[in-house]
Amino acid sequence: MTTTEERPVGFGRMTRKEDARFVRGHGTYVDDVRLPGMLHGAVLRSPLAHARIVSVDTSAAEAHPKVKAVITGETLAGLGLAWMPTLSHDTQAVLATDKVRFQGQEVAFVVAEDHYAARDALELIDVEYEPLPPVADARRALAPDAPVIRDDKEQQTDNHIFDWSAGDKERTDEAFSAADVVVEQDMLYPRVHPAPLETCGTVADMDAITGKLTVWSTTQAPHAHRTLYAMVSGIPEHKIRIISPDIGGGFGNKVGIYPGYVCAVVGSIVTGKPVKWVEDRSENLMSTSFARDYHMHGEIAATKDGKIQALRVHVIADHGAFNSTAQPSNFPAGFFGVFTGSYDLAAAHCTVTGVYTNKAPGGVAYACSFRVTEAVYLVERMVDLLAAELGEDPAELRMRNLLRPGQFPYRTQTGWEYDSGDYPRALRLAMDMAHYEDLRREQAEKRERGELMGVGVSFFTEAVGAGPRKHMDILGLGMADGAELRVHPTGKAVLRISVQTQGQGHETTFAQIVAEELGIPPDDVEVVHGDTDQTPFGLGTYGSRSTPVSGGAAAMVSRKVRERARLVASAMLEVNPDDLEWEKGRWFVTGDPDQGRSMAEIALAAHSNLELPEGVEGQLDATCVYNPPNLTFPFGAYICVTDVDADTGQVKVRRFIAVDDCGIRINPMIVEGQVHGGLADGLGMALMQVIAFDEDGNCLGGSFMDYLLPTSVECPSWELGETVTPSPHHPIGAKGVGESATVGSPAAVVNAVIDALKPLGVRHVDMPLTPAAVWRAAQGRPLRTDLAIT
Ligand code: PCD
Ligand SMILES: [Cu+]
Repeated sequence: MTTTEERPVGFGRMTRKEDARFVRGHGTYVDDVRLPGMLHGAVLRSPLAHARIVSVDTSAAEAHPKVKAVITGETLAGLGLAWMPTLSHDTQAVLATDKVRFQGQEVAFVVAEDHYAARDALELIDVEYEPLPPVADARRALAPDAPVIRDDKEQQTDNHIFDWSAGDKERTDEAFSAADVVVEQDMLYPRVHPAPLETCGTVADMDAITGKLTVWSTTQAPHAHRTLYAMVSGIPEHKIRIISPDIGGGFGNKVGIYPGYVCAVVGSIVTGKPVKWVEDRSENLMSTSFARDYHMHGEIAATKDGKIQALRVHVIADHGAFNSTAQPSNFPAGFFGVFTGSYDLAAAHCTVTGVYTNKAPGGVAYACSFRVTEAVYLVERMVDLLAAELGEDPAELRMRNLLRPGQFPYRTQTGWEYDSGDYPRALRLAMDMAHYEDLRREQAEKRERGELMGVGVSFFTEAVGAGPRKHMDILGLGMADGAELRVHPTGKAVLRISVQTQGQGHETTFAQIVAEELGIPPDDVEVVHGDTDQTPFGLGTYGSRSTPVSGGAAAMVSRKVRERARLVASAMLEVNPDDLEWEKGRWFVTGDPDQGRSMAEIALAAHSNLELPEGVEGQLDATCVYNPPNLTFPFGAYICVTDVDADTGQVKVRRFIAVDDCGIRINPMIVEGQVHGGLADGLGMALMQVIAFDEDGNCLGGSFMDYLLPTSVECPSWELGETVTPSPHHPIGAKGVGESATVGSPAAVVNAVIDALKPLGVRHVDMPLTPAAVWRAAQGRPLRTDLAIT
């Protein structure tokens, strides 16, 4: 078997197997599912951010000739389904019964013969609201006179959700008292939205005869959804089948269960027909899982010659009206504990206070392994502020403080064990690619002429691959993933995995993992995923966990098959198994390489009348469950070059250099695509995106006219570099990469813009750095970007 550039047998660049259907328009998304007799649902949403529901009159809607059912909070309450549990041990209204708590909240659900009739009938529902004062500002939510949003919860007398801390407070305070230099800064990581191209939706089909519920859904975690549906509805789990067909982008938006899904299921039960519900763009932006919304206060302590000693952080985390953050349950602030970043610190401490506000719930890890993005942004801004205070070059300051290769595995001050890294090498490479010294020279010349040019550096460490059973679970479910591998008599294989691709190319890369381990071409391996009836249990795709967890499972199950193949080969060759050696694709006799058998020959023999050895029942098929021993910690060094127009506040990102290390790369082409996408995401967040609110709690980011997505016009031609530091504990040495670029890039862009504005005395501006925000900062009058209050 020979490896070629385009068709590697194993790891390497190859075009994606799934693209054949995507580029021809033959993908099958949820909205493409059409079943006989299918009805259509639509959600009535609250126009107000906070109001008591006085009455809901559905009679006119029910009289509409095409309407088949109208479901309200009352209907659901009768079924015990008005509230559902969230992934963070809270409850969330499916359809409001007592109050509405954010603009866009679900109030009623209409099922009709077609989509238009369902939408029309929403207008016929008469809801009487009694307005209540809304709280859209997280910093005001904790005020003693703030209206209590969750008065449905018995113990709840204010808007406080949780207090969580990490690190050693006393040692950190001591380090701060002893420090030569302390710098502090308030900063906001604004509320942003994953905004996948395909919005969320579902088709629910309850078969009244078999009692089997089939749900086609835009879900990143089909198995977790099935378990949750079973727990909430009481429908036995084996009578539920979740199918996640092609997904047009997830980015964390499709991890949770939304009220519309539950309503579609109830709609199907009530009408006895399949029901489709697909939200529109505004519904997606206004009501589904947002991300970030962290109000952070950071402090950094250092010696006068620039040795960073300690970090101290306080965060007010805005979780919206229901705490439905998707995170492994031991950590209410997710993995924010990695805020110590890539540096060798003596002490660190953080506190996070979660609050309810009259805003949409969620707090999802949008291209961020559970609050890692916020953490990286904080530390990378703080390091830049320190550099400015000390009058040092930000790259050199980082170089001096980065963890050294000899310190790995490294235990952080907040208890994480970074698996591997060579940080200085990555930063050095990024600086070389950027011609860093030349950039600084150019900048100095431009400053002489009054031109604003900025160079921004960021270095990040990610924590991906949730997760180790002893530390993490989601609603009590351990985060191991299964894999099943079948090898047909002719040597072709089928791999079944629990994770669900949303565009990452799993059908290609998981085939490549099997190919690498068994030495058969990736085209000979079919990857089955996204259907709970067809695949083993596992918790799904988010937090860049597919490679670290399911990737481990795929490698381990292949190795089981390979070992079984060794036994069959030994019977075929009539030698002891210990006398066989493996080379990619075949077992051969030690010292006699001509005496060997290929995987295809062995597979056929396993099915034949060959006398089978002990431990082989007749085929090579195997299953396994992989429990990751630790997270993987990918890292990278980013440099951004910007030009800022002082008169208009317009920011142009001229260059962006990204050096990523995700350990062994299964498919470098896909990795580069992942990095490109993440960089564009990060640029969007840094420069143009925020889901803002006005004082009445009206959402100001409910369309793509207000919530901007970066295009190729705003993005530079990304310049990528790589280093490879394998993960020592992962079967193939790979680390996740899907979210790295989104995590690392916003800080580089912001640092670059602030660096450009330095001659004007600007030390910090909150994202997004829109022309208005930059211009105002340049005038010395910063803008609050998250609220329409100035
Ligand atoms: N070393 C390495 C790593 C990796 N890879 C590749 O790459 C990818 C990715 O991976 P990962 O990192 O493991 O990840 P995943 O799990 O698969 O995925 C997930 C991610 O992914 C990313 N990316 C993407 N892409 C696309 N296209 N789409 C989408 O949606 C998305 N999303 C995003 C997100 S956001 Mo979250 O959910 O928020 O948590 S998380 C996330 C795949 O294919 C794999 O295989 C390779 O090759 N190598
Ligand atoms: Cu995050």
